Amino acid sequence: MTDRIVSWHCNPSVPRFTPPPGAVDAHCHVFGPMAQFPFSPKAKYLPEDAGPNMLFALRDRLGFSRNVIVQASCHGTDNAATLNAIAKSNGRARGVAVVDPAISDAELEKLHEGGIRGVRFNFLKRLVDNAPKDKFLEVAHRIQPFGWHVVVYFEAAILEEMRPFLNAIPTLIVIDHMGRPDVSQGPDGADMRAFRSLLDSREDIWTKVTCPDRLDPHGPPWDDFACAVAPLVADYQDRVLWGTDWPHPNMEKATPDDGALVDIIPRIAPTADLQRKLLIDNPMRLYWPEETKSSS
Ligand SMILES: O=C(O)c1cc(C(=O)O)oc(=O)c1
Repeated sequence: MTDRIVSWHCNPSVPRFTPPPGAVDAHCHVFGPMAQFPFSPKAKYLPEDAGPNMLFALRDRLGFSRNVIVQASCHGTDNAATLNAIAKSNGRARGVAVVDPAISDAELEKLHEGGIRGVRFNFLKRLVDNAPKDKFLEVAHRIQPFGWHVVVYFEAAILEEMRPFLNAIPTLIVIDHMGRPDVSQGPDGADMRAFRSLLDSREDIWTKVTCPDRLDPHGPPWDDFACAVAPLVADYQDRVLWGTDWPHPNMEKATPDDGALVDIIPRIAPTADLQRKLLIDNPMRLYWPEETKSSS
């Protein structure tokens, strides 16, 4: 592995859009710090440290209240860095783990106590060496008693071949970054139509309307993303999540300005009602359900 990379903006702007109080950044990661939490020997990229203090400073700068920290592939199946960040958050972060399918029930229990509420299955060949569907399904069954959900990351090209696997998952499913559609095809393009058909196949498939920087080939201000994604948010408003994706793994050649990313929110969720669902109600139901039960 060569030099460590910096994939985030070093001086992000303060957004013009003010998130509603209690807003959740429901997709972000931490890297290290490496001296305490070494990266996996199988990591496909080696980043500089982007630890909890940096994440919480960004949360405050952007006007968010909470984070959902998704275990990044560079940390493999050792969730210590993610758990460390959650522990340092004063209850303002929860997480999604990546686990070795051989994990014991006692270890799953420990992850739950540490604030983990889901497991991630990653199918991107550039990020992981293998993605054993049969083992993942076993894990999906074993997490059911904890009330966790499954987060799946795949690309649009394999959506159809993913269907039987997704159908067999017994828990709620969240699809990362909408399964990476080509947003330049527009809201009615082939990729968006296929993705909508997947959402229509099960009411408990949710998605993250994230990563304009990864998905919009024309770059900021990400007009193609806004145009393709706004109708999706309106039509599936009770099952969409939003996140920064900070520290933007592998985006070192085009690090997005996090303030500008936040400013896309009112373009994809134009009303206060949609913004509250996207940024508060939906993520709270998944990650802090105990705080929402009394009011529902
Ligand atoms: O597209 C990516 O490179 C990417 C990588 C990771 C990770 O390394 O975990 O997470 C993401 O959400 C996106």
